[in-house]
Amino acid sequence: MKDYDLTKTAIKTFDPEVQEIALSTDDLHVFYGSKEQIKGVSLQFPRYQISSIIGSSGSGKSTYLRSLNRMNDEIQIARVTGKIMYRGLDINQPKIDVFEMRKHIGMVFQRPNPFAKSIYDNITFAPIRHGVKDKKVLDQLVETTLQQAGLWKEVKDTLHKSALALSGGQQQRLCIARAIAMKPDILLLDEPASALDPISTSVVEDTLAQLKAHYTIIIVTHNMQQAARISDYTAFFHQGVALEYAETKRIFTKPAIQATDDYVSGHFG
Ligand SMILES: Nc1ncnc2c1ncn2[C@@H]1O[C@H](COP(=O)(O)OP(=O)(O)OP(=O)(O)O)[C@@H](O)[C@H]1O
Repeated sequence: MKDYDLTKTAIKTFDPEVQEIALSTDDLHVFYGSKEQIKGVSLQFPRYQISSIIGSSGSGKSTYLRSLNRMNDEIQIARVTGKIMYRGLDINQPKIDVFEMRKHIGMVFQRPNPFAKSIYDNITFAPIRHGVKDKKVLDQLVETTLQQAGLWKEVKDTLHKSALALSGGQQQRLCIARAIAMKPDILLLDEPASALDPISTSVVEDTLAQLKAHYTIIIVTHNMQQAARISDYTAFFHQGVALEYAETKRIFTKPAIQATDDYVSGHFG
């Protein structure tokens, strides 16, 4: 592996007067025990845009993404310092109600993980836990979220059948529907298509392109073509550092940092 200078970075910033920022991190560090795996990442994610995080295996993409809605809280040895700003609030403070915050910042994981329940129950599970009781409201929510996730036509007649009977691609779109049932502002997706075949991947990508109208999306992907296809902005991570962050087109055609250039052109390492 070439030795890249981790102090030389090119990070795009936005003027909040011109471009609303949905979420940002300021000098974010993540430690597992004594090992620092995210080393001071400051990024701004614009509202209603798709931002991708790319980088080689172990560069810290998932660790960073998981920090954004405090999923690293679940890992005992993990410690996160720095600010995560959402609506003027640092949500990395201990006093934050994480359960409440995750209503606004939802997450979809790499492997489709529907509950062993019906399609309908998968979507209504969290809203019911948060107090929604009216059957009509729940029915409408199921229809709207499945439509937004691009799954309604395929499952509208089998809503009360097990979600586990769906194909992998359908299960992943159900997980996206389940995440948006809480009407979050921001959707975090950790390699949502890596376990899917190319056709299902393409359907999920189309779904994300549609969702962009209503949600700010941050996606980790191993697949550079996918980042190039779907995202407006791309961040390149290397050894726990965001080395470059810019418009996706720029990252793939005229990157400012040598490591990014090597990575996107396949000459990395
Ligand atoms: N729960 C954990 N405990 C200890 N170390 C961890 C944990 N999770 C990740 N790490 C370490 O942190 C580093 C970054 O891992 P991370 O999964 O964030 O990278 P990544 O870029 O998402 O990799 P991949 O593309 O392979 O998923 C790696 O060295 C990994 O071994």
